[in-house]
Amino acid sequence: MKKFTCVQDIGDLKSALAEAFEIKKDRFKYVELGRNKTLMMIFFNSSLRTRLSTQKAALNLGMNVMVLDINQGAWKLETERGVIMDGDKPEHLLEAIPVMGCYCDIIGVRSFARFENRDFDYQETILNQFIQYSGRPVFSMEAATRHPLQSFADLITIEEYKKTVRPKVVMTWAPHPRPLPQAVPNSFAEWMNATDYDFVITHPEGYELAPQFVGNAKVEYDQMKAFEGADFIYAKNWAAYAGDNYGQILSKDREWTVSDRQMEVTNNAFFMHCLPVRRNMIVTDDVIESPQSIVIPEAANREISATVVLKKLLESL
Ligand SMILES: CCC[C@H](NC(C)=O)C(=O)O
Ligand SMILES: NC(=O)OP(=O)(O)O
Repeated sequence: MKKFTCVQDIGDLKSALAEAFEIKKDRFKYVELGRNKTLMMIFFNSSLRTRLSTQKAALNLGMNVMVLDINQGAWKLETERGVIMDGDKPEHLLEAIPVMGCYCDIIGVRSFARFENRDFDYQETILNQFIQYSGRPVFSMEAATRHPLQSFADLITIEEYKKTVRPKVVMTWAPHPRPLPQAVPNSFAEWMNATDYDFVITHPEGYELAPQFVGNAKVEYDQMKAFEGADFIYAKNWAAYAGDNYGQILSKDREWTVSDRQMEVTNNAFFMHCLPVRRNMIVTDDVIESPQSIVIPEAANREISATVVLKKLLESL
């Protein structure tokens, strides 16, 4: 595996899950694989889980780790080609990227959608510049349109907790005070569509995700109907994608906040969220604190998904 940006990059999902459960039994099994290899983690945006779990994964594999927060300490970077750099950005990404590549063996990048230009975001301009110019294997730590480390951990979690072979998995939109990227829902949909689960997406009209991510998922605008008989509820907010509304908040309707009212019509469903979560906007205190909430085991599996991904990238060096 030369890069990890989407579900296709990891290859056969059953094999990837087998590797995950093998590593979960002994996460230090491959501690020699990364000896004298260096991971560089580059953050254009904040992080808790990705920052900690990916560092831990690298340590599980015996790697050295460097972390760079681009907007704290490094030079402000120009990302647009052709710009006359007479402003407040002393360095261009097109020099900074190959320089960073000199100091490491593998690069992880976090660079969220900016909501200034849909094409710029959906062409994954920043992530692809790292892939093209760093000279190193690159993996996404949440980019503009996907969050594959999260989605892989989500799949591991569902496989651990499912009570039937083909569970009903429902991804529901929920309100949020800020316009959040579509990366997490896009990526979750992409991974769920790669399984044989019964996958449903529910959101208010106007919040349709890009068709290439919705795939064959059933889209249901009636949240209560979508929740009927569900085995897993995956809640997330996202800003509008379609048309002139790109990056906009169209609704803050707290009827969509996941509460006991909706959970009662499910098949005693497990509640999932990638975190960080805004309580009593996305989900009520009672639901996220209930025995059916598996958000902490879900977050713990981020170490496992990252260890498998780094292992596969190291094996291809
Ligand atoms: C700016 C907020 C970023 C947030 N990240 C996660 C992991 O939820 C999101 O993708 O919505
Ligand atoms: N779920 C997730 O990626 O969390 P962070 O943004 O805290 O890394």
